[in-house]
This record gives sequence, C-alpha cells and structure tokens, in this order.
Amino acid sequence: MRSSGQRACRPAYRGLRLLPGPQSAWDTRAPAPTYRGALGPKAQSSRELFTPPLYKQRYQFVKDLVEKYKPKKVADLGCADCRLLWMLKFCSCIEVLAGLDISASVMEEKMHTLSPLPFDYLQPSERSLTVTLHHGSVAHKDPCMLGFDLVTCIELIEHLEESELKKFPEVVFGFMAPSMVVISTPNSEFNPLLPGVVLNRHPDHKFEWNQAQFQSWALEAARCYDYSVEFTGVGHPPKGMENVGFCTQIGVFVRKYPRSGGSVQYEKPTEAVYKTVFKAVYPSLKDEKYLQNAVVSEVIFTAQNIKHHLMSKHEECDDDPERKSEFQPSVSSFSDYLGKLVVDKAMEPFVNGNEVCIPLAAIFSFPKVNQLCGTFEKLCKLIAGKVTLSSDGSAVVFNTEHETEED
Ligand SMILES: C[S@@+](CC[C@H](N)C(=O)[O-])C[C@H]1O[C@@H](n2cnc3c(N)ncnc32)[C@H](O)[C@@H]1O
Ligand SMILES: [Mg+2]
Repeated sequence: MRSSGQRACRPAYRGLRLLPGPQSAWDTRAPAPTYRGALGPKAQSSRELFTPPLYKQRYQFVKDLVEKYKPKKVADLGCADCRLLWMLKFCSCIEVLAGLDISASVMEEKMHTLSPLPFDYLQPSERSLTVTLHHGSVAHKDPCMLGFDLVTCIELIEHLEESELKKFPEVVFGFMAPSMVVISTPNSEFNPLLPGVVLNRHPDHKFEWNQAQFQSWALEAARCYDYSVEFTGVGHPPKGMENVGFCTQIGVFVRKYPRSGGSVQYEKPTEAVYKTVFKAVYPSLKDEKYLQNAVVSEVIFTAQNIKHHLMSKHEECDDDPERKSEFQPSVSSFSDYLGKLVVDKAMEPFVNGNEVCIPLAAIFSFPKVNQLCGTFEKLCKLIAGKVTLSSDGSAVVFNTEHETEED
C-alpha cells in the first residue's frame, strides 16, 4: 500500500487475464500495441478484462483486510445484493455484520443468502454472528451504525448525488467513526483502456475521479476527521502503462484517535432513521441453549461409545471366563484412549445387573466434551435433567434390559 499523495504505480502484472491473440495489450508476451479492437468482440467491459473479475478482486481486498486486522463489527455501505456481506460472514473474527443500501429491493433479492443454513444449527459455531440489513441513505445518521470497527464503501461514492456526497464524510468519519474505512471508486484515468467506455463506466455514476481528484478528496476528509489514509487499488494496468494507476482506486482510512474520548466530537442522535429489512442471529455455542444441546449430544455419543466398547469386551470375556477381569484395549484410537482412562479406577465403566454405568469423570476427560464444558461443574449443570444419571449423579446410566442385538 502506498502512502498518501504517492501516485499509483504498479510494476507487477498479476491479476489481469492474458487474453488470447498476439495483439492483446494485456499480454505481457506481446509488444504493447494499441489495445482497442485487439481485445476481441468478447471483452466488452472491465469485468471481462480481469481475472479474477474486478468486483471479486475488490471483495477479496476487503476480505484480506479483515483477515489481517480481525475486526469484530463490519458494516458495508451501499451493500446492494449483499455479495460482499455473504463473503464476509465466513470470516470467523466477525460477530456483527451490517449492510446499508438506499434500495430495499436490491437487498431483498439476495438477502436470504445471509440466513443460517441447517448445518449452522447442527454444528453451532463458537462465535456469535448477527447479520442485519438496513434500508437508508449514507447521507443520514442512524445510531445502528455506531460502534463498528470496519466500514466498507465499495463502488458507492460515485453513485451519490452532490448533496449526499457532501454529507458523506461527516456521517462516516464524524458520526460512525469506525477504526477503519475502505472506500473504492473507479479511476477515470483507466477508462481509455476499457473497451466500450466513452464517458462513464456506468450510467448511474454521478462522477468518476482521476487519481488526483480522489486523493485530494480523501486527504481532506482524513484531515477533517483525524484519520490517516493510504492509497492502493485493484485491477493492474498493463505493463508500461503503470502511471494510469489501478482500474479501481482504493483509499484505506485509519482513525488516529482512540474510540472513547476522540478528538472529533459530534452529536450522537438517538433517533433511528433507517428501516431494518433483515436480521439473522446465527446459532452459537455462546448461547446456553445451543451449548446445552451440543453438550448433551456429545455426552450421550461418548457414553454410548464407551458402553459399546465395554459390552463387546464383556461378550469376549463371557466366551473366555479367564479373561473376565481384563480390560484389553483394542487397536482403535478410541479403545486406546479408553484403555488409558481406565487406569484410574474412578473412571472405569461398569455393569450392574441390567445397568451400564459410565462415570461422568470418564466422559469429561474426552477432549470434545472437556472443550465444550470447560469445567466438570458446568458439565453436570448442562446435562442435569437431560441425561439419565445414577442416583448419586456421578455416572450416565443405560438400562440394557430391553435392548436387542441391534441396539
Ligand atoms: C455500484 S453499487 C455497489 C454495490 C456493492 N458495494 C458492490 O461493490 O458490489 C452502488 C450501491 O450503492 C447504493 N446507493 C446509492 N446511493 C446510496 C445512498 N445514498 N445510501 C446508501 N446506498 C446508496 C445503490 O443502491 C447501489 O446498490
Ligand atoms: Mg459504480
């Protein structure tokens, strides 16, 4: 990443697809000819010039930042069809994801992709995750946008009306004031390299800035609201044309002051102006209800495995009475583990008439159970009333009276 004020210039040539044909200006192997017309009829937009496509490179850029800085709360302004949010929900550091767009219909089209899947309920994650979508404008302040670590504005600002763009820095940097802001926008200097682009890349663009225009706007916003900014981008220019800069220019802003007692103080209105159009709370082991389900399942599963092992040993011993008192672990890792466990007599499972008793101490020593519960007391608390226990509460009890062979 380059520091404020430096010109975009990138010697490396990664990310661009090498289009077929010796005349391609994008082909490093060919001399740099005029590229128009040489790109072939298929390459009609910037999207088709880059591999991966430019929008994916922008999302990947954000994802890499998230992996690096591990923000817990991320908001995507101008989230459109929620594709970036969908990618980000897989970043395990994120606990709160929010999207905002002025178009409710564009969000509604794909917002179902942000809902938890059956798998999320079957295997609840350690982390908590809440995803919310709001309908509203970045020109307005809403308290639901406070407290975020990272705010992304990918290809948003060029869609703002002049009056909205004027309010944008105060809303994002002054009011929301996250630790980090990422803003991307087209670099108009790249436009002559894009086939089919005459003036703007998109009819809804209110403007397209060159590098100097974007950098001067960004530096002024950063100065006003006490942020630093560095410039970078995605979509490398062809070899020999590095001065053109990246196809998408990106500013990464970092707040200079700590969250509390910042140097820039703005009124924090409490009145909500955005409308929440979607909210999903993912099942998480932080929620006692899901933790209890997971622990009960794991305890029963573990106890059944131990019981199964014990019963097969008993059957072997029934055939050979001399081995009755032996407890010989077999070669499987579970059996090996069990073999080690029973060194401690208090952990030894036993058969009492029709009942098979598996001490909780033995079950607790299994890594998965141990990891889920943390303490033995917590294990006892979570399974109380959910699992059949011995009268002193020290062992899981199975009654084998009515069990068939298949059981
Ligand atoms: C080109 S799309 C970018 C979508 C997405 N960020 C991406 O990179 O794929 C711009 C989005 O900004 C939204 N938008 C335009 N003006 C807005 C405003 N004032 N407040 C919030 N969103 C706005 C549009 O509805 C649109 O979905
Ligand atoms: Mg755009």
